[in-house]
Parts: sequence; structure tokens; C-alpha cells
Amino acid sequence: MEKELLYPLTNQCRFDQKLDGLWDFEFDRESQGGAQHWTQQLPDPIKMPVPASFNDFFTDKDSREFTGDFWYAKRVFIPGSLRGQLIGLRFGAATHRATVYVNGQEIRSHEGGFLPFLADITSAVKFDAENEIVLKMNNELHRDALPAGDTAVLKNGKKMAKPFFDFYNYSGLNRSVHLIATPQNHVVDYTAVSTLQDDAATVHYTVTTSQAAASVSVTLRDEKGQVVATGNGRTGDLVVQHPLLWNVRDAHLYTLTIQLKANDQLIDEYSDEIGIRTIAIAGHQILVNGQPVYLKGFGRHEDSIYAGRAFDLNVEMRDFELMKWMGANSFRTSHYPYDEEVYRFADREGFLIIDEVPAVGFKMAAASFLGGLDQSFFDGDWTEELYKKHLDQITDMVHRDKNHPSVLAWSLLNEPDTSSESAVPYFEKLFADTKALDPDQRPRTFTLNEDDTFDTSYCKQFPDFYLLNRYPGWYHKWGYEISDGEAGLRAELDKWAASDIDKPIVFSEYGADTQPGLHKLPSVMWSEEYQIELLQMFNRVFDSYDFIRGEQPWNLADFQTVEGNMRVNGNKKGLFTRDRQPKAAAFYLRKRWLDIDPNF
Ligand SMILES: CCC[C@@H]1NC[C@@H](O)[C@H](O)[C@H]1C(=O)O
Repeated sequence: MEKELLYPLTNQCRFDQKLDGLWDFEFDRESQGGAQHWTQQLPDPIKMPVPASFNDFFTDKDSREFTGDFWYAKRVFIPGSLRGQLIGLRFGAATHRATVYVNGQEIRSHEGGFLPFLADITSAVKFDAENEIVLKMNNELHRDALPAGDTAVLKNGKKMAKPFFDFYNYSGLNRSVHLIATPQNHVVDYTAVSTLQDDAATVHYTVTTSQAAASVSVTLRDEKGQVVATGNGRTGDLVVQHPLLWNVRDAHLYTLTIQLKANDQLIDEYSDEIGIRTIAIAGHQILVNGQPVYLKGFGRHEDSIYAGRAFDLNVEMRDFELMKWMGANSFRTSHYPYDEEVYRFADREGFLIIDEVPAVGFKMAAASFLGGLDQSFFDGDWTEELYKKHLDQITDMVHRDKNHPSVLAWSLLNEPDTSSESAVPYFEKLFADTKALDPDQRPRTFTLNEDDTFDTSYCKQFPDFYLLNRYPGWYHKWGYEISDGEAGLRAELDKWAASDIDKPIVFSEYGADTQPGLHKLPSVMWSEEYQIELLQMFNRVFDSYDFIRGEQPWNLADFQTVEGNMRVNGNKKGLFTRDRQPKAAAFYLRKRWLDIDPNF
């Protein structure tokens, strides 16, 4: 059960109850919780909302910045009607690591704060009674963990997060917790991969069940509930005549229903929405259903006022409204996999997603920007342990998200240091070990940072297409010097053009920090006018090279970072403010995007 990541649902065979709301919460400042048996009950807890990051609720800096062990607890009644089923607790995200206890019994631990995990609690449950659910969590950053960073110990003995990345180390139960129950013999996983024929489509499916007994049948229904294909067996092909394809910003979904039966008795049923579409890279084109697509969208963050990194349906609703208003058709889940609801939004709205793991901060220059070492990250003695966690989180990301039609590609790292040959063995293994994970064989990529150019990166041979993060006009050649910035960018792109590389390039980051309401004529940096000028420069460049097949400025909205002399209460490169109101550049870019044919 522990590697199952299917989206929870309730039906005649399955049970799902969200455990969101107020939990007991307590910092373990002396890391004594284990010795003092907090696993049974927290000594002096406060109430803490779930899902939420704990940080921004507090008014004292020691609590907001708390780094170390902290505990959650909740008493949950489990009805006797579930007796005989497998009982699980599914945590959407526990950032960054957690150990789960039920009625004082240790169940399991999990490392990785941005993907779900399931704890099989069947053996520890008391039915028709209250059960004590307790989590011991920790939010320390390490070079051999994702996202990469350090944990400093100040002279006063307090720990402090030192991220090698530019987003705040929001921590806690950031996504929903579910109490679930499934039959002993149940659907563990499924895959659905489409191929297109003239006026038909074939959905090749596989179904994994927890036990070999029982027969499997599969039914595919259209949006009107009409059965369009059926199948029998744990694998097979569903042929759909005149399919309504899933297209960018013109999404059509089908409902796949899997039934498990023994002696004609229904044992388990699982349903999910799938889209019939194909993804391919052909030369410098990104193809959806064989048609070229030009990506217009954003780098984003799961970030909002009050609840930090918590998934908030209200914020997500507003963000999709803003992206649709802008004429966008895509986004990257920078720099970590987002809540499952986000992919379901994108499936319904026809948005393409570049799905990214939190392999961010793999660059000592970033650390030196924050006081780290000046060496290649991949020379570190931490890379062996890091690799295990990195591959584990890519595996879970693909396992969780593989059936979403919106997922276009997998971004395996953000801005790693590839300007040293020591990166090559790590990348060779990573791209080899991840090749077979996705049954749909989507393209794999990573973002190339400013220092990893056509000339300086040792890892250009690995990605199926390129994501470039480029900041002329902001981190260098800024202000009145932006014309030199444009010349330098064009010089690099001319090298890509002159090379024998024929793969798409998507600009996955570019932008300028902008203080909303700051106006200056002529412009100065940080003014709204300058943000537009910078975007105009990049757009002139994008329109000069036909192998540039996407533009995703940084960022959709302003977001929280660590304190720093280059951050004004966070990163201000948003086209929208943190409370999701437009800066002038949003109106400029909206006009550009609404005038562009998305398939040009
Ligand atoms: C030159 C690196 C730029 C950097 N890229 C990663 C993002 O997570 C940061 O927010 C962005 C920034 O500094 O604005």
C-alpha cells in the first residue's frame, strides 16, 4: 500500500475522508519529543490549520523562522464499518520529512516535502474508537536532500535554514491529509497511453491490482456518459472512433472506470478522468496531437499570504483565471511538484505543464550568493546520498502524475551547475535511470542557468528540449546597459542556431523585480515601466529565432523568499502582485499573447 499514489475517492468500494482543519501542533525546540513520548500525546500544543505552512501565522521571528523538529497530532474516529478493509493515511505533502505514529505505534517515515505518501495503519487501528494520529516532522535543509541548502546553528544555539534556492522554506502539512480505506484486493495503479489513427484513437491501458485473483474490466465513457469502449484483462487496447481529443485550451476528457470482480461480485472500482492526446518533439517543434504548439505561460510558485506554501483552492482558482485572462496555455511547476488539484485544473482547462522536482539549489554559486563554497556542486561528497533521494522523487512525481494529459514534460532539475565536467556522470545516470519511468515517454529536460550557456554547459546532450533561464537586463547588463544584454543574448542564440542541435528552446525564466506602483519616465529598474521594457527586449529576441518555442517569464506572481539585501519582502518579478493584482506589464504581455495564434 505504501507506494500507492492514486488520487483518493469515495465510492461503493472505497472510503475517503479529508482530515483537514485544526490539528494540535508543537515545536520540539530541544528535540526531546521522542524521549518524552510525544508519540502518544503532545505536552503543550497549540492549534494549527491543515493544510498550511506554520511560518506566517506567528508574530515572533523565532517561530516563523523555526528550523528543526515539530509535531502534529489529531484524534480521529475510525468507524467499525471499515473493519476488514486496508486503512491508510495519505499525506499530500509533509515538508520536508515526517514519521507517522498511530496510537503510539511507529508506522513509517517519508523524505520529500512536495509529493504524497501513504501510511498503511491497518495494524494499529482501533475501530469504533478515537485513534491518536501523531507526526514528527523536520524542515532542516541539507546538501544531500531536495531542495538543497544548509542548516546553520547560530551562536545563540538556534538553527537557521540556509536555502541554496530563492523561495522561502515554508514548512508543515502543506496539503490535505486523507483517511482512506480500500478492499484487501484493490486497484493499486493504472496507466493509459493514447495513440492516434485517422479518425480513431487507441488507449493502451494497464491495471495493477494488489492481489492476482479477480477479473478486471475497463469502461471508457465520454463527457455525455456514453460508453465509447470497453476492455477486459489487466492490459488491453480501447479503440475510440471519432475521439474528442484533448487539445491545448480545448480540452476534452473521458472517464476511465476500472472494475475488479470475483464470481461476478464487485470487489473494487476506481474511476479517473483521462485525455486522449499525443505529445512529441519533432525537430525544433513541440507537437500536441501532431500540431506545433508555442508555449505561453509562467514559472509559478505555490505561495500565498497567511498559509505560505499550502495548497489553497481559492488561490488556484484565481491563478487560473489570471492565466486564462493573459492568454496563457502553460506553466512550469517551479520548483517542485504541485498539489494534484493543480494538474486536474490544467486537465480541464487545456493547459500544458512542465512538471518539476525540487532538485533546486544544486549550485554552490547560489550557496556562495548566500555564503556557500566556491566549487562545483557535483564535486561534493553529498552527491551519492542526494542522487538516491533525487531519483526517488522523480519516480514518485512520474508515478503520481503520469496519467494527466496536461503534463507535457518532466523537468528533472532547476539551474544545476553544469559548467563543470563533474556534473556529467550524475546527469548520465539520471537520464538513463529515468528514461523508462513514464509509460507515455514524455520529454525530459532541466533548466539551464545564466552560467550554463551554449559554450559552458557540459550537459547539453541530455535534455529532449531546452529550458533557458536568462536574466540580461536584471542580473547583468541592466538598466541603460540592457542593449548590451540583448546583444549578448542574441550572440548566444546565434551559436545555438549555427550548431547542429535541432531541438526546441523554451525560455523558462526571464524578468525584472518590480515594485508595484513605482513609475518613472524614462524608466529605472524596479519601475513598472522597466519591467515592460525588459519583456519587450526578450520578445524582440524570441521573435527572431524559429527554434524558440515558448516564453514563460518569471514569475506569475510575487512570492516570499528569505530575507536579503536583494529582496524586498520577497521576490518581486511577478507580473502580478502576491495578492494577485496586475502590474502594468501584465496588460502589455496579455496583448502580445492574445494576438499570437497558439499553434503558429
Ligand atoms: C539567475 C537566477 C534567477 C533565479 N532562478 C530561480 C528562481 O527560483 C529565482 O527566483 C530566480 C531569481 O533570482 O529571481
